Amino acid sequence: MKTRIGILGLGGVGGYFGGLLAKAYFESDVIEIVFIARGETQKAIAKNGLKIKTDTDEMTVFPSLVSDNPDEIGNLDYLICATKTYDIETSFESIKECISATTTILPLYNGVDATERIQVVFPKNTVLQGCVYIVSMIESPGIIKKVGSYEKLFFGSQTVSISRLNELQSIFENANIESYLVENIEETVWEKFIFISALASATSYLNENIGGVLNNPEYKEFYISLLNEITAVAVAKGLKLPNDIVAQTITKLEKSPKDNTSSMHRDLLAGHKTEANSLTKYVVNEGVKHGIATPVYQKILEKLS
Ligand SMILES: NC(=O)C1=CN([C@@H]2O[C@H](COP(=O)(O)OP(=O)(O)OC[C@H]3O[C@@H](n4cnc5c(N)ncnc54)[C@H](OP(=O)(O)O)[C@@H]3O)[C@@H](O)[C@H]2O)C=CC1
Ligand SMILES: CC(C)(CO)C(=O)C(=O)O
Repeated sequence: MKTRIGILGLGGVGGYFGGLLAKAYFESDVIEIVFIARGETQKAIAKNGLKIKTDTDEMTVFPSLVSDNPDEIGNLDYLICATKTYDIETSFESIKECISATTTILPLYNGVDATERIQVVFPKNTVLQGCVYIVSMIESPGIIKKVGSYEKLFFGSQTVSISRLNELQSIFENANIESYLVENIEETVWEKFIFISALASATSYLNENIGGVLNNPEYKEFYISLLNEITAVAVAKGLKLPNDIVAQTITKLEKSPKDNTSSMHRDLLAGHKTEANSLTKYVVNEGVKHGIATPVYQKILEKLS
C-alpha cells in the first residue's frame, strides 16, 4: 500500500512544497502525491502540470492526481494544508470524506490557532503544528513564483512523540525540503507568529515594504511596539520564549530582503481578502482575554476591518 499524501491549497506555499514532493515521488512505488485544487488551478495543473519558477530555475512537476472530488481523492495518510486561514473550515468540509481516523494533518498556515481549529473539525485525528519561512506566490493558476533563498519548513507535535514523526521527516528530506522536526514546536510556531504578525500588521497599516519599515525610525518604533505587545500576550498565555525574543525578531527582519513585504500586505495591495483575523485580530482578542493592552494592534485592526 502506498503512503498517500494530499496537498490542500496549491498556492505560494502548498504549490512550492507540494511541488517538491511531487517531483521527488513522481511514479514512486511507495508514495503518492495528490494535489487538492479546484477551478482554474485544477484545470491548469491537469493540462500542463504545476510550474515552479525560482530566481534561477524553472521546473514542471506532475502529481499522481489533481482533483477536488473526494471520491477520486480517496483516503489520505497525510494531509498538508496551505490554503489561507480564512478558508480552513470550508476547505476541510469539502474533503472530509478523505480523512479517516489515521490521517495525520499538518497545517502550514501563518497564525497560531490552525491546529486547534482543525482539531475541532477532526477531534480524533493527529493534527501537528507547523510553519514555514518562504516568499512565494501564485503567478497565475498552476504557476508558482518563489523569490529569494529561504524555504524552511518546521513541524512537530505537543502530543505525538518525535519518533512517530520521523517517517514524515524522511519523506520531506528525500524530497530535498529543508525541513526541521522540532521538539518545542509550539515555541517555534509562536516565534514565527511574532515575526509575521507584527510584520504583516505594520506593512499593511503603513503601506511600506520591509525596507520602508526598517529605514524610517518612526516606523521601526511602531513595528517594535507591536513586537512588545504581542510578546506580552504570548507571555500572559504561558509561552516560554527566549528573553530576547524582540531583539531576535528585529535581527531576523534585518536579515530579510528589504524589497520584500508580507503576504498580507501583498493581498491588501491586490485587493484580495486578507488574513487580518489570524494575524492582527487574534492578538487583540487574546490581549483582552488575558488583560494585556494592545493599543497599537487595536489601531491597526480598526483600519484593516
Ligand atoms: N506566500 C508566502 O510567501 C507565505 C505564506 N504563508 C502562509 O501560508 C498560507 C498559505 O498562503 P499562500 O500559499 O500564500 O496562499 P495562496 O493564496 O497563494 O494559496 C492558497 C490556495 O488555497 C486554495 N484553496 C482555498 N480553498 C480551497 C479549497 N476549498 N479547495 C482547494 N483549494 C483551495 C486557493 O485556491 P483558489 O485560487 O481556487 O481559491 C489557493 O490556490 C497562509 O496562511 C499564509 O499566511 C506563510 C509563509 C509565507
Ligand atoms: C514574511 C514571510 C515571507 C516569511 O516567511 C511570511 O511569512 C509572509 O509573508 O507571510
